[in-house]
Amino acid sequence: MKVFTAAQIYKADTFTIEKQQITSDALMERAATQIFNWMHVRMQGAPVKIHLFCGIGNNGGDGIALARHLFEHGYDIAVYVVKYSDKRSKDFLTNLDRLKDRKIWPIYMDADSDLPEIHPNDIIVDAIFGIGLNRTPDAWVAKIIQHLNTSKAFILSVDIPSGLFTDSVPEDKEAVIKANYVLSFQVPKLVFFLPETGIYVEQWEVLDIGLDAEFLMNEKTDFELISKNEVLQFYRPRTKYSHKGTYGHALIVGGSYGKMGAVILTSRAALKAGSGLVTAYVPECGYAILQTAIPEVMVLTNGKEAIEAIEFDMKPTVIGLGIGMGIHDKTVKALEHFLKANKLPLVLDADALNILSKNQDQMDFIPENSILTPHPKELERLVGKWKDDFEKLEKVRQFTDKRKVVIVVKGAHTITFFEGRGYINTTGNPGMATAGSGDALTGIITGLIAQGYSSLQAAIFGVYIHGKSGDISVENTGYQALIASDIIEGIGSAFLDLFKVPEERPDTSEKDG
Ligand SMILES: NC(=O)C1=CN([C@@H]2O[C@H](COP(=O)(O)OP(=O)(O)OC[C@H]3O[C@@H](n4cnc5c(N)ncnc54)[C@H](OP(=O)(O)O)[C@@H]3O)[C@@H](O)[C@H]2O)[C@@H](O)CC1
Ligand SMILES: [K+]
Repeated sequence: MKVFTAAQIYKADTFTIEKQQITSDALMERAATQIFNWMHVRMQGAPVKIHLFCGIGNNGGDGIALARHLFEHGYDIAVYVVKYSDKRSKDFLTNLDRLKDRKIWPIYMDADSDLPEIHPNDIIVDAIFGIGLNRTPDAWVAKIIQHLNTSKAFILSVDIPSGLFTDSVPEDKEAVIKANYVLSFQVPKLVFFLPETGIYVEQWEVLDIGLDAEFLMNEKTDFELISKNEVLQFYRPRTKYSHKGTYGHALIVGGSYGKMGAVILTSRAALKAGSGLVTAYVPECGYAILQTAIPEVMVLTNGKEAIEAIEFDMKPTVIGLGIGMGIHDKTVKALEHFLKANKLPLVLDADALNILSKNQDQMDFIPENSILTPHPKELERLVGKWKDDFEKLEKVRQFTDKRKVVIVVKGAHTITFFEGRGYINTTGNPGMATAGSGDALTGIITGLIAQGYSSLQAAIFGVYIHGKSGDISVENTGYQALIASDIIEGIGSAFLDLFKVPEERPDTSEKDG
């Protein structure tokens, strides 16, 4: 699913109105009706107080139109108009008149108004600002927002939490609604998925308001959301007359005294992801450990307690490099020497990234289409410090463009970057913030490349499978007890899940995993 900017959404809006020969009011009515239906299905007429806080633009107009539907179905509502500007939109005014026709009189709020009492069991509909927000809300509006945030009532935001910009981070962190649920029109917004702004969105769902399908399909976007549908498109089935050689040979280079477990995790994950053969390349102290831990994996050694040279007499399909490798001087030299001679695409992780960050001149030797999988600290060393999430994404985009590599920016929503585009993952959970989770990911991605997936596909698919496996495993362990080995054990279930028929849903909208 594509992720549009605010400008693109306005473009889709205009295009749709022209092509479908409808009024903007009709589109607003669709939006309000969709939200009403969503609420009505869940509330079934329950006598819960619903406070609707509406702005004076089209987001407010959605709220006002929704109030009419709720009223007509007997819901107990209170409507507030937050008058932050005199420039009321046409469709807002039309809907306000319709409300007044039904003898519903909103409470107008300005800088001097008292804050209304809200009970924790009430429901708040937040329709103050939508994607039209273009500056920080005034202090008195921020006060209302804080009042709603501290009310403990369930907050349902229309389109986007009020105070959250669509394409940048908020300056005043207190002037943003913390939504329990966001019903977003047609497309999710990038800010839902970034660490600094995702905190305002507990759950989200997209509502289809019938924006022109052709426009949505043809419009190019900088970001795409990756769910099952997207990864299924490039899944490579196995064929009857294939053999283990068909599925490649992954070489996993890493390990040092005390960090051999990382290589076990990565090698195992590469096998579980389907690599035909896996060889681990470790220092001698890891030989018995590896051979005992995973009988399916072959082992090559170099150096005693750390790798001193990376040379081998075999032809791997792909090399995963850096896990648990350490940054011993001899290892640094070995990596430099190896990079200068190597032509194979690499999956670079952990200490390989740390070494490269310190020796930027060696970056020139990273082959095109290699994959880098840094965690936040490693990423900072790689691309430099950033002031906010948007600058981070820009720096990563520039780095991937310049080096022609794939970068996997790990996080709650891992984003894979390649050729100027970001692919946002939707699987995974907080239990996966655990030792060795990244080693497992490196193994999965390496294992997929071994089988012939392109670097970009392997990164996107690998991140998806890794997260899905974590989601399946956490059902049995809970967040705290989930460990990297559980994630690896779950890889098989994650693959099987790709082909499960989705459960029937009451609506057709997409949900956050
Ligand atoms: N996607 C779609 O196709 C559909 C979208 N729909 C809905 O429309 C929503 C977008 O509506 P919108 O363009 O009227 O903007 P909205 O967010 O209501 O803001 C209103 C105005 O406030 C102003 N303003 C900005 N910041 C400010 C500040 N800090 N303090 C004070 N004022 C500030 C600014 O005007 P300005 O003063 O800059 O001229 C802005 O124009 C969208 O989120 C969705 O809910 C649906 O109806 C149907 C189809
Ligand atoms: K809103």
